[in-house]
Amino acid sequence: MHITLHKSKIAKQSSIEITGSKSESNRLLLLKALYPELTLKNVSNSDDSNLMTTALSASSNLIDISHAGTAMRFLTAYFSTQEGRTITLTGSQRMKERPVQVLVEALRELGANIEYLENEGCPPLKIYGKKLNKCRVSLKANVSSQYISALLLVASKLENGLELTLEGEITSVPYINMTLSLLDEIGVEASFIGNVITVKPNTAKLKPKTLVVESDWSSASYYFSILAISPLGSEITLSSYKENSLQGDSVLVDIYKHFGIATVFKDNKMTLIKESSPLKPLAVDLKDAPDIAQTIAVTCFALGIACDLTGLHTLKIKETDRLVALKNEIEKLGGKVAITDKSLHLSASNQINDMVSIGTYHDHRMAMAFAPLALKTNLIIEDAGVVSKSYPSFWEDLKRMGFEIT
Ligand SMILES: O=C(O)C1=C[C@@H](OP(=O)(O)O)[C@@H](O)[C@H](O)C1
Ligand SMILES: C=C(OP(=O)(O)O)C(=O)O
Repeated sequence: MHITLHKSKIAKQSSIEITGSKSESNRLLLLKALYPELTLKNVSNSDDSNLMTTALSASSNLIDISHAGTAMRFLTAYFSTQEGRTITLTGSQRMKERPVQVLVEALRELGANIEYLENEGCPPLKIYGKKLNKCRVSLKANVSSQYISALLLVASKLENGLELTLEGEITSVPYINMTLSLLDEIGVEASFIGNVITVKPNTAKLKPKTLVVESDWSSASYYFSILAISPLGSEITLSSYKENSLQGDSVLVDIYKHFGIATVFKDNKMTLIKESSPLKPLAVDLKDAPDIAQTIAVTCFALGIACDLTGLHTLKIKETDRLVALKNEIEKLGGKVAITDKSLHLSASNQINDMVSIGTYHDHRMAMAFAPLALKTNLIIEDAGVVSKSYPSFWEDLKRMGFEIT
């Protein structure tokens, strides 16, 4: 389904409710499968979290995880440890191109029995669940932090826990810290010292605990972008967010100060306020927050500001090659973009072409990142339903705040 976003103005004040973080939800859903004593609230309503829930309770031996990268990686570790179960874990065409070799090799080192069913290094996988008898492993840490989180999530159920040595530069560190914080919250002991992470085994039942998932900061990024392009004095209130978040994308608060956005936290909500319009070029390293790269690039394009985004080496193996996708679509709109395999440079320009049809490449973040441009021009978003991967009510929420969408 293609949709047209007509050039729109937003209400001066709006309130939006986004459900829980997809990253936190997918971790906690797995932990709840290991520790049923946990109760979860404000779980993400995203396709990726729904797929995770379904997979964890499936009785079938064939599990299709579609486009959900975290679910694929986390479930590979989970099913490797489920003694006596044999599972085929597959996904979308793109998922079959997203590498899992670093994780599979680490699990095999620990004793897992996993086979590649099509191409070496990628899903689909056949996993013969068994007791993993080793507790020490090293793995490359610069490809995806999801491999590390996957191992940490099952670690406390291994007989002797886990000692994980991270080799090389560590990418997306806040996501690893999020995993460790959630383990800590439920009472599993772990430490991260230098490049070694240790998780203690836990055979005891946990104390029953209710965890309320904080809402999703990556989804909030589109409102930071909308406001950066909106008139002075505009405000958007988002619930339920905390100033001290476990989510690395909360760095948005600092980054969007650059565009004149102030963020005020009160009563579990945050209000974004457009206070000024500084139009200076932006340079930012996003190795800790890769999912907001598309949002920021489009904000800069909309404002006619140049930007240098670095630390983007993981973007090539996400839902699509996001560097190429960004370059293609911004250039259709009249912008000038140069990319390497880990950075993006956008030149300053004042031109935005009208009625361009934006390709979304099966990538929810392509659709959502380009939507704020409707405050400047008419545009078409192709295959707009892709947003359900992380934020199913995105288009309804934009309509509620004044976007004209047909
Ligand atoms: O652990 C997680 O929940 C995630 C980690 C990041 O992936 P990488 O570590 O592969 O960059 C991020 O891009 C992804 O959307 C979610
Ligand atoms: C990269 C993402 O997700 P995943 O890797 O879980 O598919 C994302 O949501 O931007």
